[in-house]
Amino acid sequence: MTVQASGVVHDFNVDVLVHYCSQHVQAFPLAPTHVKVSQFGHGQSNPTYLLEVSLGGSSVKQYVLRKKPAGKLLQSAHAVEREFQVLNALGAHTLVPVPKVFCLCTDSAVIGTPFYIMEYLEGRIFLDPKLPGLAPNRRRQIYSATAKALASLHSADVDAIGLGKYGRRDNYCKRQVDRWAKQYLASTGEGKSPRNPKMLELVDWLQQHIPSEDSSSAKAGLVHGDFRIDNLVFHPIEDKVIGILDWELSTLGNQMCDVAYSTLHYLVDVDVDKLQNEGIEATGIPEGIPSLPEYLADYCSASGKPWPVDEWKFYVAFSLFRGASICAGVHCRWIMGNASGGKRAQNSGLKGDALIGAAWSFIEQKSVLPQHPPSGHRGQFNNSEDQNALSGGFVPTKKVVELRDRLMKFMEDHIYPMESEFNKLANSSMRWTVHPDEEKLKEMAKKQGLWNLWLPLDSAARARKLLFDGKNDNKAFDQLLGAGLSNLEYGYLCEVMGRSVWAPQVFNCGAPDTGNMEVLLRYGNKEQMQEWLVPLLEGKIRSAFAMTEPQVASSDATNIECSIKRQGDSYIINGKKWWTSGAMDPRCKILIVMGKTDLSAPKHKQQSMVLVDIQSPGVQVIRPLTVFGFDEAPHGHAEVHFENVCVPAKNVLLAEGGGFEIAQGRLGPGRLHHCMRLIGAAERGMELMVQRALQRKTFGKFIAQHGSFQADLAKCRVELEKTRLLVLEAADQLDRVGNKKARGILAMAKVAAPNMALKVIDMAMQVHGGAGLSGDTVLSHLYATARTLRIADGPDEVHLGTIAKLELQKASKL
Ligand SMILES: Cc1cc2nc3c(=O)[nH]c(=O)nc-3n(C[C@H](O)[C@H](O)[C@H](O)COP(=O)(O)OP(=O)(O)OC[C@H]3O[C@@H](n4cnc5c(N)ncnc54)[C@H](O)[C@@H]3O)c2cc1C
Repeated sequence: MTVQASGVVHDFNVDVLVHYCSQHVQAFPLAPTHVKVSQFGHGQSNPTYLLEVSLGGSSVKQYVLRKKPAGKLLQSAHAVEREFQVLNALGAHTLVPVPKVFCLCTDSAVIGTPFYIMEYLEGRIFLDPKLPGLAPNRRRQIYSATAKALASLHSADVDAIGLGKYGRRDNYCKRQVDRWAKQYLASTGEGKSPRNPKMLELVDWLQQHIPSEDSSSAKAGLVHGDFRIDNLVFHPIEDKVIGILDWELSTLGNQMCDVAYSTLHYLVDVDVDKLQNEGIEATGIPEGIPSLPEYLADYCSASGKPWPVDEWKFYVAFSLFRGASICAGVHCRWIMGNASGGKRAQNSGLKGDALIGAAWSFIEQKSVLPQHPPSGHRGQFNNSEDQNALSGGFVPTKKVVELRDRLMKFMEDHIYPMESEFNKLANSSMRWTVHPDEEKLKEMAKKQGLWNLWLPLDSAARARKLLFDGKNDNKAFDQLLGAGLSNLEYGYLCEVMGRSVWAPQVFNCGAPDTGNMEVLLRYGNKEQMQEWLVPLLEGKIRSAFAMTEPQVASSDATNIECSIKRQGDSYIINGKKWWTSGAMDPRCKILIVMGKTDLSAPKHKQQSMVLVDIQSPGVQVIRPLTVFGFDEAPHGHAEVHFENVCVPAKNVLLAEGGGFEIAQGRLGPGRLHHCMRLIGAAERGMELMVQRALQRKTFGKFIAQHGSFQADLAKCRVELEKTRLLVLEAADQLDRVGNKKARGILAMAKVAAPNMALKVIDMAMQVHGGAGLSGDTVLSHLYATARTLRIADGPDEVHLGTIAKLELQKASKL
């Protein structure tokens, strides 16, 4: 027998191996004439070899050997025994495509470490997920087959095939985060791979965002642990998977981790040989390869799993984190001289850091997945939630529906019954005091988790990061950080709050506080957040935003004249503001004041925003303004004068000259909240209109039976539904592409919503006759509020100007 080694030189005795195989591998040639052993270069973890055994003539049998690496190993890593167990079970009892296994050798005396022998699959392995050299339709099929292969392994009934005890099922992510965090610490530090502090922050973030579904074992199943396209063998000609390889990290647990991991190449270039780190979403998805949502929809459709929109950010961040920890392990072994994989292992230190960076960029994104699977995939879903998907593009998720139900019940039980009571106080001589029941309702809303729902997930993460360096084990503070909703999700809830002018503040979701809190979250520093944001989030204080001035046309913010002059360590403020909403409220403690700090700077850099304690000497609240006679007590829209008001220089937000930038940033979500509330106000109008029409008779018929009413009612519904879709689309775009790119649709929503609400409420008032104009129904108040929103947050004409400008820009690019 001749023995030939090729590739990386291996460290075992081939004769001994052949002897062992001839005894333990079924049909292994007893007297081979020639044996060739070559190591697969791809993959660094468990060294893998091709065994080519000649029988004489042209007859060659091929096998694959997989062994543990030599040297000292990290705890529980490289368990080839487990790989054998899972391959054996799947091969024997399921149609999951895996190579057939022949034997497991746990006796290290044979080749130095345990190993197993499996079938060599003749086929294609695509090392590059971009699938170069393939036609677009083949690429599409390869990706579709990949999604199906993953779904098939996830469908394995582990109890039925003897893998019921292959791992613990519950709390998979929780345990994985701990495990890989420990591995990372063990692989890094002095004399090992350098330790990256952002990785430690990432561990904290992950620990705080583990999806609730993770704690249950009911949804757990077989997890591959390293499911990537280059671990699949495709049929030599057909685009189907014939083998899933590399089961080293397989166990039982949360299968969404596999799914997220299989999509990482969309975000990062996982190839350790390349310095480039961007994934195909950034570099360009090659023709034919589906977008990430399309691939994901293929998987969900094949596995029957729901669309994972709510938890996707966690799963991807987790996968990047785990990849980073694995890279650190490989790099550490390379430093210590016992990693296979050569140059790739050397590079893996840098790659690990890139993965950590990518995880943070991903976490900081507003929205990471569309609310629903792409069209064309929706009809394939068959659970009850997805039945809804058939009925429209915007359907709230289960989480949102559950919150909305609770919110509606709260409105029925506590808000509507209190409206006349709150109105009574607001029209009495005690009008500028807060009704004690309002504070009680706030506590109740907080306890029910209906608090700060406006707060987007990414802003909550920023608050945790800045206030607690990302490490927050303060449960009480965490409860202040909303429900982790996107702007779109909040839209469904904000609409409900808009049905009563008294509701938003009960849930700490009222203007201008939400906009002001958003400013502090986005532009405030740690000290400013601690002093003002925390009590605002708690609902202990309220705030106001002072930009508009009586003497200048303030819809053009560059006209603002209020002077903010630097004097040593202070700023001195002089100016007159009006329409400062909320400044009359006895709970109002902080004003965000916009003024000019540098008249010689470029037009949009002259303005700054400073935080002013309302108690500061020189701040004079002059009077409440009224809207059609409503003074909105105890909230109020105040005229406020500033006379030599001195505030510490550290009160400037962002930086001197940053005022315009903040104003732009503040208005995106805040404006949309107004639109969402207007949809709710219009719905309330519709409801009251219909009730009245069904109860009251004129000329022998109920109003509802008159044809003219029916036509008006129908037109109101058409307007309302059109506008709701526009507002939801604006919210979705805000989540997906951010304030700036969504400015066109935001402007459209801002114009459409108050005009629609005015039309609907006007019709409702008409149907109510004289009562509609009185204070006996909520309609006149809702109407007055809706009318302000054709001017407040910018007049219609300014928004129409934005829409027209974008339209003309588009045309000029044609
Ligand atoms: C109820 C209410 C609450 C408010 N709350 C606040 C608050 O909390 N803080 C704050 O700072 N401000 C607040 N405002 C003020 C509001 O933002 C301003 O009224 C608004 O920006 C318009 O400014 P202005 O009143 O100076 O009108 P102007 O700028 O004088 O504009 C008057 C009119 O000019 C026309 N116009 C303006 N620009 C154009 C254009 N490009 N093309 C064609 N026509 C145009 C429009 O018809 C517009 O209505 C509030 C206003 C109201 C009514």
